[in-house]
Amino acid sequence: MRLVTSAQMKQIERNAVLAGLSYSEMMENAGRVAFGALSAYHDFEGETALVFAGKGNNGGDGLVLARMLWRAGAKVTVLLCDGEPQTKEATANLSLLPRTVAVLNLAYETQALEGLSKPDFVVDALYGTGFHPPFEMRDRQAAQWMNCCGAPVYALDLPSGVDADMARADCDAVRARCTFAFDSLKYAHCREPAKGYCGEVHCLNIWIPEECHRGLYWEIEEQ
Ligand SMILES: NC(=O)C1=CN([C@@H]2O[C@H](COP(=O)(O)OP(=O)(O)OC[C@H]3O[C@@H](n4cnc5c(N)ncnc54)[C@H](O)[C@@H]3O)[C@@H](O)[C@H]2O)[C@H](O)CC1
Ligand SMILES: [K+]
Repeated sequence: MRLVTSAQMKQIERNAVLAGLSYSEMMENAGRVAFGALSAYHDFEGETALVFAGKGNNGGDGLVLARMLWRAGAKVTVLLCDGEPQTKEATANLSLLPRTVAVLNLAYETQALEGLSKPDFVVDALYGTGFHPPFEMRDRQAAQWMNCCGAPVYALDLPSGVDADMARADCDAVRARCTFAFDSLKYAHCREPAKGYCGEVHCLNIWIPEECHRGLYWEIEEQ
């Protein structure tokens, strides 16, 4: 299994764009493969799902997944933990959500967490490779809620609160049942203390062509 830094992952994504795959297609693929992996654990029809989405592209992956969960019959609530998305692709995916998906913006609805009931499962799309500890207060509260709600948490790419490269973890980092890593493993999936927050790690192919990984130095991690 390939093991890359967050800078190498960004280079791989840039190579993918040069090879003809857009950022928006990569985000769609990430949401889609996470949906496929999650279907091994849940039926979706009639289930309640809470998707915690951050302001970056990890949040965008979560918005794609939210749309697919809704399409599969789940009752989906999206929590925008840091306000509106800040990237073009994530913004586009917010606008693609159907009206029957409830969207709560924690930047304005500051008491929203207190009114939430335990869902059947939680998707952690707060932060991925862009995060550097520590959490700010609102993110900390969201992560604490995920850790205390009693429902299984599925993390997209990384559990929020861990540093992809240094494998450090905020003390309130999300404790995932499963982490769906995209394209390649990052150091946080393999090194303590971050590894301890990941649960089962599944590395998923988001259809970045193989040649986009050439010329970069990466390690091989036994799985
Ligand atoms: N690039 C792509 O098209 C794809 C990326 N994928 C997914 O994207 C994330 C990485 O996304 P990015 O926007 O770079 O970062 P994050 O979403 O993790 O974080 C957003 C943003 O937050 C800022 N930040 C960092 N630390 C803190 C902090 N302590 N408090 C507040 N804010 C913080 C920082 O500026 C970040 O930019 C990757 O993991 C994938 O999930 C897709 O897989 C496919 C395409
Ligand atoms: K995450």
